[in-house]
Amino acid sequence: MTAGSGQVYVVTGGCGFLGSHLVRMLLEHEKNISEIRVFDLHLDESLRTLSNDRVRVRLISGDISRLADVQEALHGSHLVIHTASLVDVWGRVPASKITEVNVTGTENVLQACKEEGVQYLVYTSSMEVVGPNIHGDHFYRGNEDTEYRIYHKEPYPLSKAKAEKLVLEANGIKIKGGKMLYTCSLRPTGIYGEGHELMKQFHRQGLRTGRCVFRALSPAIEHGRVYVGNVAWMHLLAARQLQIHPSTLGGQVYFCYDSSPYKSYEDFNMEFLSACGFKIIGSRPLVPYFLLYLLALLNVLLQWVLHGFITYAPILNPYTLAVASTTFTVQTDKAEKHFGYQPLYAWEEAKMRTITWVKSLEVSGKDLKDVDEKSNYCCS
Ligand SMILES: NC(=O)C1=CN([C@@H]2O[C@H](COP(=O)(O)OP(=O)(O)OC[C@H]3O[C@@H](n4cnc5c(N)ncnc54)[C@H](O)[C@@H]3O)[C@@H](O)[C@H]2O)C=CC1
Ligand SMILES: C[C@@H](CO)CCC[C@@H](C)[C@H]1CC[C@H]2[C@@H]3[C@H](O)CC4=CC(=O)CC[C@]4(C)[C@H]3CC[C@]12C
Repeated sequence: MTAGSGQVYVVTGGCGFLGSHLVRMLLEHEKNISEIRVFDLHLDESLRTLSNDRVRVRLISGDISRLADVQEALHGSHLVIHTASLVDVWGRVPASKITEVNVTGTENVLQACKEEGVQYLVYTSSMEVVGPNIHGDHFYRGNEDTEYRIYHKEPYPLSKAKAEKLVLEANGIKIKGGKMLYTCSLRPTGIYGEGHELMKQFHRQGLRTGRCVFRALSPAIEHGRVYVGNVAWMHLLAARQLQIHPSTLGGQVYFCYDSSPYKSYEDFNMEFLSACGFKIIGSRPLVPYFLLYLLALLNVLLQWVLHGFITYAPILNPYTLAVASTTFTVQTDKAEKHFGYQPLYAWEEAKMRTITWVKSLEVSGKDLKDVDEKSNYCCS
């Protein structure tokens, strides 16, 4: 197939952690496309070099919260994978900004699909549209039909839930040209893998404490995690099958899952950090929960006091502590039944790829040596 004869896919947020893996996945495994439009507010020019003689990778700088930008990006396209989002549970950006990008941005994508006659939309939602809630209700090996006390107060999960509702309600609406729009929503659990910004923070934090991770969470609390390559693969398959079986996938939600083990958030991270000489201290939490909660509250107070001077947004706050301390794992085969999804990467390969990347942080971080020397390894 020569470039130009295939379909045009748009990936919003295509320069992000998941988005960039998705672009590479489409290039490698999707033979029906001739152009991938990478729509993002912050362009990663390295993606432009991925173009080949079959597929053109076209970077489009734009703001999802501006309808005109979205309309221009979608003009003449066939399908949209909408991953652009402000992923913030730390108070880095105002709630209004999160709503503007995640909700209004999604409204703009839907409006543009309608006006530009784009028939297919795959939305990247999140486990957060379900939970865990801050009441400590565990979601243990649940699926898309599991009853759960959903309770949203935080801007991010609220915005993802509202956006997903808009996407699902738009399934079947009439679009330009008299056709119908078909939509589906994918809900990843905690995504890990090459390029995960949060892992970089945990790695750097651990270097400062002599490659020691001081256990703060109960090892009994399981947190679902899914490898970024498998999330990208599920998006590709959903996009492909939504076109072939729109009545099956249209209006449906699917958890993103693979064979990553069910572990506490800290123990899961140690699957990778231990390969860099990190050690977790303590077989159970080293400090009582109430002290952790007080520390989280102190972080909120400091964020408030420093607001306007600096953006103080530490990993630990009452919300992230509540989420981290509540089991949320999925066990489902809905994606397999509906569109033949099987993880592309087994756990061992996902683990090896992630470890290789974490190890590269050790090589690339020029200040790591200083941190190591200053921290005097506590766990030799
Ligand atoms: N990271 C995780 O553990 C999980 C992420 N998700 C979802 O996956 C998707 C991707 O998340 P990540 O890759 O982790 O985040 P990310 O922050 O790495 O990527 C998001 C991308 O969206 C872009 N973006 C932000 N605001 C924009 C705007 N106004 N206009 C255009 N582009 C804009 C950013 O520049 C970035 O490239 C998001 O929808 C997120 O809600 C869902 C479950 C878990
Ligand atoms: C108490 C700390 C001691 O080490 C550990 C704190 C871990 C938290 C920062 C993370 C625990 C669970 C994570 C969230 C979860 O994976 C669900 C998510 C889905 C998304 O769509 C975005 C990210 C996140 C909210 C994720 C954020 C980080 C945690 C709260």
